[in-house]
Formats: sequence, structure tokens, C-alpha cells
Amino acid sequence: MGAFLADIYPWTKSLHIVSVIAWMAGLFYLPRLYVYHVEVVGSGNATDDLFQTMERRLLKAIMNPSMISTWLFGLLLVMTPGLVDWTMIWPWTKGLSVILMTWFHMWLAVRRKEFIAGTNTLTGRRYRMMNEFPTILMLIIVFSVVMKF
Ligand code: HEM
Repeated sequence: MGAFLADIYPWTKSLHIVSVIAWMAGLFYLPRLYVYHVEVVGSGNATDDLFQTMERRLLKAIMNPSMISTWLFGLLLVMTPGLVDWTMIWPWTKGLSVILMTWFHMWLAVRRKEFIAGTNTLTGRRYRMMNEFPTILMLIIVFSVVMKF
């Protein structure tokens, strides 16, 4: 198993990075949609329906599959011999950050349910602030995995 994972390492890493790009695109864009949804669109009109459709498709067609494939290929990389040294700091900073990134994904999914029910209480400013969260995590993750401190 170890030898096989080492053989396919370039494939696993390429697919991991492609998945990460798709996931991050959604994690940056969905809160922006929420900002416009709150500040410009409101609820109970035709544009509200249009935004709900865009938000549903972004989450279900792009973000959920790409989160799953990021985790899948990431865990295959963890199992590949010689890549992760658990006595170093970087696997722990990266691990904590990807768990928080996954929490943020779930948080966005719950907010979407509130838009559907018309019960959203968060302001556009709050969504703008939450938009910074994946940026900070992305910086920690990339520096962890590339600098390997
Ligand atoms: C979701 C769970 C994740 C797991 C289990 C995971 C695990 C890993 C592992 C073990 C490596 C191999 C490191 C090496 O080749 O030495 C790797 C590479 C990489 N990961 Fe992740 N990762 C995850 C999510 C992410 C996320 C969310 C990002 C970006 C925001 C990311 C960005 C990268 C990059 C850019 C590389 C290539 C680094 C290099 O080759 O120097 N990963 N990942």
C-alpha cells in the first residue's frame, strides 16, 4: 500500500491541489453572495429566488464535492510514506486549520438554510468580516505545508 501511494504521489498531490482551488473558490464566493443577498436583494422576491438557486448550486455542485475530494486526496497524502513528520509543527497547524475551514463550510451551509426560511439575522458587514476567515486559514495552511517548520 505504501509503495503504491508513493508511486501515485504526483497524481494524488495534483488532484489535491485542483480540489483545493475549487473548494477555496466557493469558500470565498458564497459569503460574497450572502453580502449582496442581505444588502441588495432582501427576501420574498424573484431575485431572492435567483440568489437561492445560485447559492444552492455553488454549495451542492462545487463546494461539497470539492471539500470531499480535498479531504480524500489530502488523507491519501497523509498515508503516503515520508511526507508527514508528526514531530514537526506544520502538520498540526495545517490540521487545525483544515478542521476550522471545514467548520466554516458547515457554518455557511447552515446560513443558507436560514436564507431559505427567510430567517437570516446577520448583516452584510458580518458576512464581510466572516469572509476574512478562510483567507487567514489559507495563509496558515499554505505557509505550513510549503515552509514545513
Ligand atoms: C482537508 C484536509 C487536508 C489534508 C488532510 C491535507 C493534507 C496534505 C498533505 C499530507 C500534503 C502533502 C505535503 C507534502 O507533499 O509534503 C498536502 C499538500 C498540499 N496541501 Fe493539503 N491537506 C488538506 C487540505 C488543504 C487545504 C484546505 C489547502 C489550501 C487551502 C491545502 C493546500 C495544500 C498545498 C498547496 C499542498 C502542496 C504543498 C507542496 O507540495 O509543497 N491542503 N496536503
